[in-house]
Amino acid sequence: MDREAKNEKEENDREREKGVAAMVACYQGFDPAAYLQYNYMPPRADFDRQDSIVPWKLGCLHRAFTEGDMGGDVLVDVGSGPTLYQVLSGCEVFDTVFLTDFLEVNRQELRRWLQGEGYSSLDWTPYLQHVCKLEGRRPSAWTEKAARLRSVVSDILPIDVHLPRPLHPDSQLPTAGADCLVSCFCLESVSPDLASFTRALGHIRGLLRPGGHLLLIGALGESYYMGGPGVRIPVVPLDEAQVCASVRASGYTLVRLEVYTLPQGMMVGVDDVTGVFFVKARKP
Ligand SMILES: C[S@@+](CC[C@H](N)C(=O)[O-])C[C@H]1O[C@@H](n2cnc3c(N)ncnc32)[C@H](O)[C@@H]1O
Repeated sequence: MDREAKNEKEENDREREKGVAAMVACYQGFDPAAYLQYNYMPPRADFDRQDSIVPWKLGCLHRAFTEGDMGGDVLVDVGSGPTLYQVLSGCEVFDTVFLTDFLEVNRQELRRWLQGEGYSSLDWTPYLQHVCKLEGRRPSAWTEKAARLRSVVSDILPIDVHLPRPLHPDSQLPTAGADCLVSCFCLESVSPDLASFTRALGHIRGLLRPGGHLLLIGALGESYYMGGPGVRIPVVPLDEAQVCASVRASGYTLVRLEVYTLPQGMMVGVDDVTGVFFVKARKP
């Protein structure tokens, strides 16, 4: 590499580090209870409405996990935040689930529910009931699902998707990698730009075994969301073509992309999202 190219690379690395550091600073004000309130209550989580976001996401996840092409033992959820909806279908297929998040406040919120102790900021019962219904079970089976989830979550780990190895080497993840990764609304909302989003997708690919699946849900056309009162977190605005290109560029085979377009009633003033994508992909 000649001197000019080297200087340019060093400058790009510095810019990238600055961008990532700015995102870390934004997350210091993240408020799990407020975030849950903004996104995981009606109208966004209205199980009686066909056009509500959360039932759409749960439907995508249910179909992906029950198509018969998922197998193995270990599921890792990347950037769980304070939420559990994203593993309610997967916990029936995989016997070992790792939840992960960058922030201790979110890991604490998850621990409180999983250990069944103390106060949870959201009642996950309607979610558990809804997924039971999708699975053809009685809604009252939700207590069994809750017990199943509590029994299969083996750890809640710190993660940083900007690191080439996002999890600490001491984590109990099999060396061959997980059989499946789920990640919802994480990569685009922690990355300063599209290149960084694509790089993060490549980093988490290292957590997946060859032949394993990635289920990715995220925001389309979003430039910010509120992580708490007065906490405005910038997001990389993505379109469908960029999502597909990033998934492929990071070494996954795209199985399918599904898109949900936000109806007016779902725009509730806590972000400027215009749609949601669901990707099923495979690591060759
Ligand atoms: C928009 S929230 C998504 C939470 C949840 N998965 C959901 O579907 O609602 C983004 C999450 O990314 C986490 N996060 C922030 N920086 C991160 C990083 N560098 N690596 C991994 N996760 C990060 C935040 O703590 C937050 O929980």
